[in-house]
Amino acid sequence: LVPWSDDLFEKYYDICEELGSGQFAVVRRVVCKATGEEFAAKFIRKRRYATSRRGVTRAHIEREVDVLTEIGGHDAIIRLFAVFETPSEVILVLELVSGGELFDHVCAKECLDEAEAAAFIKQILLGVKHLHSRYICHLDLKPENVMLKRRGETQIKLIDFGLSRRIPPGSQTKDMIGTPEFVAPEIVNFEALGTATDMWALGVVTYILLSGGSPFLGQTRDETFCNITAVDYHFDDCYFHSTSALAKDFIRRLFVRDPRKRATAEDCLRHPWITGP
Ligand SMILES: Cc1ccc2c(c1)c1c3c(c(C)cc1n2CCCN)C(=O)NC3=O
Repeated sequence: LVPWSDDLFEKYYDICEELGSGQFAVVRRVVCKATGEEFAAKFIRKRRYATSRRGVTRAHIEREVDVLTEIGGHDAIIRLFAVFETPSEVILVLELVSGGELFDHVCAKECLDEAEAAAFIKQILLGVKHLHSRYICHLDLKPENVMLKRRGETQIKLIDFGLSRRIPPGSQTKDMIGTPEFVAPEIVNFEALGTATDMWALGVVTYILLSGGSPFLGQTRDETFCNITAVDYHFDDCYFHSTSALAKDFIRRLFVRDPRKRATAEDCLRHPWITGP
């Protein structure tokens, strides 16, 4: 179990440069004073008053910590080492990865060749399969949340479980969350979410890795949502002229409106595009 300490964070860690920031959290590189080891510390601002719109509720933070504690043992999932709490924030001490975002890797190359894309997607599938085996959904899968352990290697780490939660089968969990261009039809239609919601997002990630384009992105949020609920996408010849039929079939099995008919992580790991020749 991960210790929750109200000891002074700065007593144990030197705080270094900012790595990224979100709505209510900042991530910084930190160094453990005793060992010189580097970590990523996620400083999450606590919500002060129930009526406040700023900050994150403690229950929400505990959900992220519980998820990371339960699934942190898997190679494709970022590890949580410790939690510190101050009156105004909770600090998660997380494994530091040095390879940057998969997103940067794709941008650097515009798009990846199929073998490289399939290798990354297989890694992500193994991590997602681990999450889903415990009915935990990430709910914010996108290239920015897939980090490379080390530059030039395919070992990936799924990060940012701030929206993740356990959704047992049959539960009617509904919520309007996630990043518009990656959300599944059930999110747009405010219908039951589940592990299949992550699989749709994985389809979007795969489409982006292979083409550099985003399948459902419209000029406005509403146009994007319209494209999603109509499952209105196509393989632009300018991007996909040299993409194999297998890769397109892999994506087609994820862009399925009915979550019950959508391919699962297990189905995808058995798909010939992933198992390879
Ligand atoms: C080298 C580097 C650069 C940027 C980083 C990270 C590491 C990073 C990390 C984490 C998170 C939640 C965000 C992070 N960011 C912010 C951007 C993530 N999309 C994390 O949990 N471990 C990281 O190394």
